[in-house]
Amino acid sequence: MTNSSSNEKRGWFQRLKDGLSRSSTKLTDSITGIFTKRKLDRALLDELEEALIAADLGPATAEKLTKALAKDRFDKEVTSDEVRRLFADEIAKLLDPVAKPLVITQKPHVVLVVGVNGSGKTTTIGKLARLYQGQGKRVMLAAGDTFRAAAVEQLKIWGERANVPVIARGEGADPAGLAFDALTEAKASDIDLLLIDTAGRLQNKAGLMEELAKIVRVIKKVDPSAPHDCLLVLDATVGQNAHSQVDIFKQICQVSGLVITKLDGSAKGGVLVALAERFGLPVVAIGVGEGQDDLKPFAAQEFARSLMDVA
Ligand SMILES: Nc1nc2c(ncn2[C@@H]2O[C@H](COP(=O)(O)OP(=O)(O)OP(=O)(O)O)[C@@H](O)[C@H]2O)c(=O)[nH]1
Repeated sequence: MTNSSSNEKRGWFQRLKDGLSRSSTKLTDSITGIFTKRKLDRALLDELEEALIAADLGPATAEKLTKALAKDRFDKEVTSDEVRRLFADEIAKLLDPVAKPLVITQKPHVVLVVGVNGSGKTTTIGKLARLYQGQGKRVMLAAGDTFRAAAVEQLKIWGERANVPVIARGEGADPAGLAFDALTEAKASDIDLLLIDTAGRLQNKAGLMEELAKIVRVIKKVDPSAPHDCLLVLDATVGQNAHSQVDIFKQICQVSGLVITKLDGSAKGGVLVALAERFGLPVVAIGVGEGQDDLKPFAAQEFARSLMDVA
């Protein structure tokens, strides 16, 4: 590893730690609040399990983690630092199979980006554009959330920032027609990655389902294998509500991966672990801020260590 890339890695790890500090403080405070050094008995395990559930890791994960701890250390003296370290290791093991960055397999690789309004879809698309453009890929954006003029404008701004083309039409335009044009244009312009923004009006689930199905149908006319990914963007601050959003969007489209945003503004970062445990869907990337570089491919160990605040 070169010096600059190791610096960059350290820099990002620090940003991830800072971003996750609200979640990790909640967790570590509750763990150290229970004890500093104590014999590991049933009562302590129950308290730890409760602390994990309160930090949004979910009952199934909480049970798994405390079982792993009991297997090794039951009836022995443990310190809270040891417990956090062991939890971090177990969480990393659990997250490892779902840590899968977006892989570009086609040219153009077509990604439909879905999620409820305000979850961070547009911002995520802008950040992904920057990330892949930085890796030398040719990226194009399609402003498919034609329901809101502001969403189109916002995507244009992100496109300008990342210096990538944005295919957009006016408010109320047909998103499927727009997606068709965007893919046709992407093919003609030798684009590697086409990211399509979509509306997120869950209030009208049937309408949204129809709209997304139509986009898929229409882009298949240009490339029968498209879309190659359907990323669901989830806002971590909604906590447990993220579970029902996954349930609903899985009915609406073939979700192939998750992006979890706003981990910096939330004490509910543990929900990512619960989602991984429950759905097993790939976690493609995480967002820990509003800036263009605040999105990174998801790495299990870094996340687990940051969440448990262990070095
Ligand atoms: N703190 C923080 N804010 C974020 C992050 N990602 C997105 N945001 C903010 O969340 C707000 C909503 O993001 P958008 O990208 O507009 O969300 P959207 O899903 O496209 O919403 P609509 O355009 O309403 O469909 C914006 O103010 C973003 O700056 C993140 O990782 N951290």
